[in-house]
Amino acid sequence: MPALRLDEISIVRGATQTARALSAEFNAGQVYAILGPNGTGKSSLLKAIFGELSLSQGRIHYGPHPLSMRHLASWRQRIGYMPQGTEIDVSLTVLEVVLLGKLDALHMYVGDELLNEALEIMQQVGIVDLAHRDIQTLSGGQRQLAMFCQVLLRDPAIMLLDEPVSALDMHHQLNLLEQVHQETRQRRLITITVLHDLSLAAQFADQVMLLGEGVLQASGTPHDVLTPERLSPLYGVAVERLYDSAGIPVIRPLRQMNRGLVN
Ligand SMILES: Nc1ncnc2c1ncn2[C@@H]1O[C@H](COP(=O)(O)OP(=O)(O)OP(=O)(O)O)[C@@H](O)[C@H]1O
Repeated sequence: MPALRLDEISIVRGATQTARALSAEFNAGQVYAILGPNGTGKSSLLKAIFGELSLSQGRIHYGPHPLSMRHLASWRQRIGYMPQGTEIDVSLTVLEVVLLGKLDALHMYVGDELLNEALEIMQQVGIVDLAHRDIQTLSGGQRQLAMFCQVLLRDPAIMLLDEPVSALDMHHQLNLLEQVHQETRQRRLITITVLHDLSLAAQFADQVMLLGEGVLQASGTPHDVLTPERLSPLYGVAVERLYDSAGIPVIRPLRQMNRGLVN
């Protein structure tokens, strides 16, 4: 299976350089979590891989195929991208929104096979009972689940998920990330997800990449990368690393009891 490679990529947005000569390789069957403080360039990185932001320097390849703006449609055919914001301005049912995952393959009608596939995925994700609701009437978490179904229906080779569980309760967070993990393994996907919850990243990611001001600070297994020595200066808080009953690290930010009230 081809790998996705970033070679010395730089991204500039307005006056901010959000990636600086960043190189990385992503392999099939692996879940990669992009981590780092707010505004450090995580979403910009996903947008660049999706071809939504152009590079000021460097190259991106999927196997032998380069990302080029001239062949953006064929580049994007391989990708299922779930952006951070899931607001939708048009009045569509949840089922219709999910079916849009197959937009490039849809004809004038939707066959039974595709319809059943969409409904099965919605069943798996736990939103089949919402199929005929208007997407605009859903809660933020329900919309996030609908957008995830759309990505799965797309059957992508590369899954890009930008904070996919930010609006979800514990049950749905675990359910979604479990499916991300399973689909990645079974279908040999390259999965790159932005997460803020470092403990969830430690539970579900094979590899983590820690970004700080557009620079890759560290990458490797959660166990190797998510150390208090690295995290405390990067996030500007004291951090303790505990372990759950399965031996997986739990990252706990510590209150500074003597600091008093912060304005
Ligand atoms: N449209 C834009 N125009 C100019 N600058 C932008 C734009 N969007 C983002 N930026 C800047 O680029 C930098 C990186 O933003 P980005 O959204 O990639 O960060 P992030 O790590 O995903 O942040 P968060 O964790 O808060 O979602 C930030 O400093 C942000 O202010």
